[in-house]
Amino acid sequence: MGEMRVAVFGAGSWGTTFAKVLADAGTDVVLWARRREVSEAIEERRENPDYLPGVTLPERLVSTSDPRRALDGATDVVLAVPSQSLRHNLTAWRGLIDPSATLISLAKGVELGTLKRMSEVVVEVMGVAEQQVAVVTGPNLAKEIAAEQPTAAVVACVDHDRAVTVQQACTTGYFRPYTNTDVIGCELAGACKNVIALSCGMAAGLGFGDNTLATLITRGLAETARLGEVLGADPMTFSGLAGLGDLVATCSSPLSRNRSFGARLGRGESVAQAQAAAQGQVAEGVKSCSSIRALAMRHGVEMPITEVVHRVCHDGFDPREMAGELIGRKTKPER
Ligand SMILES: NC(=O)C1=CN([C@@H]2O[C@H](COP(=O)(O)OP(=O)(O)OC[C@H]3O[C@@H](n4cnc5c(N)ncnc54)[C@H](O)[C@@H]3O)[C@@H](O)[C@H]2O)C=CC1
Ligand SMILES: O=C(CO)COP(=O)(O)O
Repeated sequence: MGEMRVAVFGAGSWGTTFAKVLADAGTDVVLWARRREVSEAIEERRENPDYLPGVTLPERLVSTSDPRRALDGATDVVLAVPSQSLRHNLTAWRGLIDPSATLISLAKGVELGTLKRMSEVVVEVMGVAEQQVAVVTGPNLAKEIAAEQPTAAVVACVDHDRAVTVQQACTTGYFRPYTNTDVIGCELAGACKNVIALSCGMAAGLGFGDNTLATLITRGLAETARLGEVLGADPMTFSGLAGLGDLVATCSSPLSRNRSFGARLGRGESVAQAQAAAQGQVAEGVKSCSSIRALAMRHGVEMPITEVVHRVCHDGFDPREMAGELIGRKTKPER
């Protein structure tokens, strides 16, 4: 097998951090930034001032805003743009990508309208087999990883050998990826936890403490696993790093954009105010709550927390009504 050369598309918080992980793992990596001033700052100052100020990026990490240059000789393409723009972006880059390249999605969301997971979008746009598409997920708050704090992650691919190749390319002293062949479960868990994190943020913003947080995390995992079951996921995935791991990290951390967005709503800000405060950084759950809700409705799955988050984000529902709405539901067995 030849040398690996990875192109990372999207120089936001996670794309930049994951490119650093790859470079620190000894893998050749080129980071594509949409804006030229970002790629120039990375090349000249070894820093992405917009997304990771103060973090020195390794010399091995090359950056460009020219997709053709980024994809020249790329054996692997990492997609680190927001879920809802992935289809549009990938369609533009498609003709420049080697047809045998491994496509690796970092995005955590479900596409509005089509209700597809990101790897399904990649398969459709690229016209490749699902064996060629991998997903990286887990409890991976970018800022902590950029600071080289230890964490585990998951590389999911239905082709185990391909997952191992990607795993090897991103294993460092601070980043420990495991492989998993349950792509459906890993992706669903990653998308759903953003919605549950919004609810946890709302609860925190309303002044509720740790019992409420634990209730939302646990019941959030229950509704995620219910959806996963009907869509063919392995139930064990939900108690692993992509499931419980990512859910706990995102729901508890002030670094989470989704949790922070929810907290603003809980404190009484409008969706527009919370969006303005996010300064262009993506809180995927705000859109994915609608696509996940639609997916659940299509399959007759009850997802009450997702339903309430959707109503707060899109139907003007007051977060102060959230507790009454959820606690007041018909009593029932835990399982
Ligand atoms: N930040 C984190 O800690 C983690 C994020 N993720 C996921 O990774 C994905 C990317 O997130 P971040 O890097 O954090 O987001 P971000 O908001 O920090 O950056 C997004 C990047 O995509 C670019 N972008 C935005 N809209 C675009 C468009 N229409 N066309 C082309 N480029 C566009 C931005 O310029 C930026 O470079 C999301 O799905 C997120 O859920 C996953 C794990 C950790
Ligand atoms: O996915 C993440 C951690 O694993 C990042 O969460 P946020 O997008 O809410 O910041």
